Amino acid sequence: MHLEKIRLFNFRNFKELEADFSKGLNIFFGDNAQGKTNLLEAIYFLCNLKPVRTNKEQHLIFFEEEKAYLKGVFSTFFGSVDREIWLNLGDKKKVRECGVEKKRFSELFWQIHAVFFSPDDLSLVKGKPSERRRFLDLIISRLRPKYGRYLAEYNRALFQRNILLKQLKHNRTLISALEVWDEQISELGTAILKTRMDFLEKLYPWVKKYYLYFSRDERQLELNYENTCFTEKILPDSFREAYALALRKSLPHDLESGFTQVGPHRDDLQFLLGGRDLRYFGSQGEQRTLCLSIKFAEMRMFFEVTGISPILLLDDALSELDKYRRKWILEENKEWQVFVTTSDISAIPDDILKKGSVFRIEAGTLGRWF
Ligand SMILES: Nc1ncnc2c1ncn2[C@@H]1O[C@H](COP(=O)(O)OP(=O)(O)OP(=O)(O)O)[C@@H](O)[C@H]1O
Repeated sequence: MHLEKIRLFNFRNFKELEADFSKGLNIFFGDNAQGKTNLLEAIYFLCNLKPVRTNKEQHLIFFEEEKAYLKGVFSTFFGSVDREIWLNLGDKKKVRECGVEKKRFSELFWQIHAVFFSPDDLSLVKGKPSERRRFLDLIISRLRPKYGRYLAEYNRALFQRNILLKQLKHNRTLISALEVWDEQISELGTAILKTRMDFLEKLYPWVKKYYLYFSRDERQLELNYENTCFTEKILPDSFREAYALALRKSLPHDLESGFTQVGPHRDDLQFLLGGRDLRYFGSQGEQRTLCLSIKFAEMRMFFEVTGISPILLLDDALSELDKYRRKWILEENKEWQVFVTTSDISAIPDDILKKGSVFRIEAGTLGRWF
């Protein structure tokens, strides 16, 4: 799968843009603040329907404008797929694929996926637990279509339970109504937990392998799922029972706070290097290498499960790597479509430059360099 063409209108600092890309390596270079990251974000948004640097989609619309439009034409195993997105201030985005409006993420063509890495963005490791859950939920929804449904239903039931908890603060006669939500939540929550843990078990060997490759650090890297429902190791068959028990135990706190304190919406990921938690004790370099390794593991997992390589977006990441690893990313991964940004074109050897398409970005305009 690769992105053949892009068309943008009023997206970030691009008033209008149209470009054709190469199947392999594409390099965007230019001075600071010209639009290199914005263009990667446009590609990411087209693929994953989420912005990279903000939670607010309105931020993607050109300053002072009300609408933005993006179109991507993807070449896939099943032929050409075009995806269009309309953003409107004060309204929900509209998405169309091959001319048909799509209401849900799960209805979109599953092969299209992008992985973004920027050395400045360490939120996956350093950020709030919600950032790590967001990462897990996005990739798992892509690979296991049922997971998106579990999540949506879980969030609906959780929302209702939380409303009820707030009402119970003033009126305890409604307490029996909790049962129905607890029943649903423990069933859906168990499905989410099992899927996440199973996914992490498969992701972990790749993260470990890439971490060793990029860092050459021989210390043991561990990836643990921090579960708010039960901490001791229990068999998956007992998850549901343990989950229901955890909900019952946490009821006094839930009633006090008006919020459900346990469940996948509160869980986290833990990364240990030589027994120390990298979220709190890792150096910037270790955290960066871990992020990069997780992103490569994500690429690899997607490939293992679907047989399709996602699009790799590397924002100013080359300076982080020595020449062998740089060469490995840019040259040896022939099955990936890669978009790379750099403000220093001389960091890329001539022989590699010649193999890719090189574009210069200047004040929101894109020109083909060669
Ligand atoms: N919604 C928007 N409308 C118009 N311009 C925007 C919008 N959002 C961001 N910008 C502008 O886009 C410009 C380019 O940003 P971008 O992050 O893409 O630069 P860059 O080329 O990656 O720079 P650097 O090399 O410094 O990372 C910035 O000056 C920013 O203010």
